[in-house]
Amino acid sequence: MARSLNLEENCFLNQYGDQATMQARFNYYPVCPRPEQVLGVKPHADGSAITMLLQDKEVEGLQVLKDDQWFRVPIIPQALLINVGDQVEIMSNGIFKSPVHRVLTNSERERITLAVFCIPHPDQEIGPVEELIDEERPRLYKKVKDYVSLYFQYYQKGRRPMEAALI
Ligand SMILES: O=C(O)CCC(=O)C(=O)O
Ligand SMILES: [Fe+2]
Repeated sequence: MARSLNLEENCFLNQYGDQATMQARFNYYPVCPRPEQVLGVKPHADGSAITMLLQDKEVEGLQVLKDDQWFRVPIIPQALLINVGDQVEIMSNGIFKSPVHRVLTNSERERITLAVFCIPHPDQEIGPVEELIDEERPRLYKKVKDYVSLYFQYYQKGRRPMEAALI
């Protein structure tokens, strides 16, 4: 990703620190008799830097928001879906976007997915790479530490966590 922006190769990775974590979460969505009324996961963007998602092999459900419309994410067998999280949006000064997504429920079939969240060490300060800040693209985000904690404080109040990092 850094290379695609003509940046020094490790400029994002260096911000993770030496003890970055990977947190795995299995998501289980039971059959739901009222899928039109119940979401599996409410709209959110991930608080990680990067998320790797192994989708259910057979049952779809994930949708991504783009231009105020929800788009289904198709299943590609054995493929990992790589999702940009808020912390990479911050590090890239908004060039890589952390998309809002949600999960629908299904009235006929249960669904299981595995999400692995790649997270910088909480003591590590992360912020926009200096090379991506200039007059045309001013700094959008502050430097923050332990973004995941900030994320959940905002999330629980129903607020968009990225507000915590916006200037
Ligand atoms: O289960 C899915 O398809 C996505 C889950 C998700 O968005 C998450 O765990 O953050
Ligand atoms: Fe997510």
